[in-house]
Amino acid sequence: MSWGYAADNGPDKWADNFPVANGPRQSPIDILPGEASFDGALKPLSLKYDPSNCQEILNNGHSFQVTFVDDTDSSTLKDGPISGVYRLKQFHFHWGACDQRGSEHTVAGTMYPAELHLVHWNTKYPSFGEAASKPDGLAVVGVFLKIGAENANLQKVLDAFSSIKAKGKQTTFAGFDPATLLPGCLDYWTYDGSLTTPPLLESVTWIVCKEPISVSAEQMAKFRGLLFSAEGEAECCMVDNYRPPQPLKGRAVRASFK
Ligand SMILES: NS(=O)(=O)c1ncc[nH]1
Ligand SMILES: [Zn+2]
Repeated sequence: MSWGYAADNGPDKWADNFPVANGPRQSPIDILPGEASFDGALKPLSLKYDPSNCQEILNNGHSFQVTFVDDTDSSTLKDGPISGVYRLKQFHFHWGACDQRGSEHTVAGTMYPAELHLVHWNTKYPSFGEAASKPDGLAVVGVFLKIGAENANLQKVLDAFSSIKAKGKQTTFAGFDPATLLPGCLDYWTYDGSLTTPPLLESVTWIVCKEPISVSAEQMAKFRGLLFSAEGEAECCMVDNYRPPQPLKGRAVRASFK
């Protein structure tokens, strides 16, 4: 049976097939702002995305993902805590069955209803797959979603859901600018971590934005209309697809802001 988020294949069972689940730099974590140390050497994030790189949207049975063409340096992340150029590969979300849970990172124990991940890979390596196994291979920008006003930019993504309701469905999704999903302020916390889904590779420089973006309660309900299950299978709502916080194990969390 493959990994998921149910009682019999969820986060508490992942170590059976992926022993790194108990490793020294696992993600997500609970961020304690009072314990994060301001680092004046941290640069502002430089995110430059080309909407023409946006390719398709798919339901992979764990989340939905918007995938980008990453054969040139036209959609990149630079500066911040990283050195070199990292290319955007995809973005996806994690969310809860209700508004009180759903994010992976928490802030002093506060869970948000959802969390956006923009996944980038270090171009010093030949591909995402190669980079994913290197300690400096990936950089993921995390953005919290908070219940509030409807998010018109996010709505463009949700409007594609009817074509990807079940696991394995995908459809063309062109011309979307992921920069429209970023908060106005790009203050961030950063720490060395891992993928939050199997194979849980310890290759991610996490960059978690302090400021959330808004999502309406009605929009959150649309996330919950997606399915973990494939067409023809018993329907299983795609909800609670988040890993809970993992032990910090002595890691430092740095803040780009005072
Ligand atoms: N959730 S995550 O951003 O750590 C991730 N990206 C690819 C696989 N898992
Ligand atoms: Zn993620």
